[in-house]
Amino acid sequence: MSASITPVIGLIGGSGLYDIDGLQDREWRHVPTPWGAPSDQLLFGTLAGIRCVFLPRHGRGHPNPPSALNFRANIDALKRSGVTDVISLSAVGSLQEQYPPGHFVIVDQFIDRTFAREKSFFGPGCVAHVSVAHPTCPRLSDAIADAGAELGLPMTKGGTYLVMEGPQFSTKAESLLYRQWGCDVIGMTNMPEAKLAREAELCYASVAMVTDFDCWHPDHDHVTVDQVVKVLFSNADKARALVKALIPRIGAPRGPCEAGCDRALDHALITAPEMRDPKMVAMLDAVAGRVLHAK
Ligand SMILES: CSC[C@H]1O[C@H](OP(=O)(O)O)[C@H](O)[C@@H]1O
Ligand SMILES: Nc1ncnc2[nH]cnc12
Repeated sequence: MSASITPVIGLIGGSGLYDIDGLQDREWRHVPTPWGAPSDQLLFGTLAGIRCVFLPRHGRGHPNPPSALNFRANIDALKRSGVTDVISLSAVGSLQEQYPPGHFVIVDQFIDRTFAREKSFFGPGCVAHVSVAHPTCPRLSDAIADAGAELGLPMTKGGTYLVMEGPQFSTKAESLLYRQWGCDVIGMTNMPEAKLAREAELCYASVAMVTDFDCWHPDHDHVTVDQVVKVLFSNADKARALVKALIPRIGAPRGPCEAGCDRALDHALITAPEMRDPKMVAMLDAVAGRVLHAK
């Protein structure tokens, strides 16, 4: 394996994670994108000498609800900041008895039930179809599992995250249905984020941090924000420790992604070069410049 890539780690902080401690040379910077503004400024810094870029998904102070998040701007901003590997940290409800509040699930599959979001960087004038059969990066997921084990965190590797539109929590019938579908956790944000990360050829992994049992559990009351927030803060402390243990494991120079995340567009573009809209091509500079401007 040729060591040609020096990783830059992108961290997307969900509910309760609006900053990240332990970063050296911290600087919050505006990163404009052709898709509009990201959720907030991005925090640049280094951890153990490794370049990191942090983005609070909902913005500092949580002004942005899931359906209003500009996922394209968020992913584009990370990509144009040089990020190669994205770790998503999210609060979720549990759909399984064995995942109580405080448990972490390293998600490897999603069911996307969102319907009111821009889901692709591509469109009229430049059409592409990437595979999301395996939407997360196994290398990053393995490293998260190792870091979690080192810290003794209650953590499970592998699980399906049902992404709902929100902002309301689920009805009990929905919650029971998602359990029948074999889903493990439920949240409102990891799609289209994971799909867009794939289109942008970023390695992506997701840590789902359980805050509640949603509303299906006979022995637990239905979820409320108060209840979520109570658990969030202890989860956020564990997440910060996890990030510190994880970054040195994924920050060393490495070869291309063995799963091919960083070459997702190699066989995805279908619009003939002469039919491509130059405006679209210009907007795709960060996300798809590698393939659009290939000689
Ligand atoms: C405050 S509970 C609901 C909220 O929390 C999760 O967001 P994130 O994934 O950014 O942690 C969930 O998806 C909802 O957006
Ligand atoms: N039960 C739940 N449903 C959707 N999103 C959540 N985020 C945290 N708990 C959740």
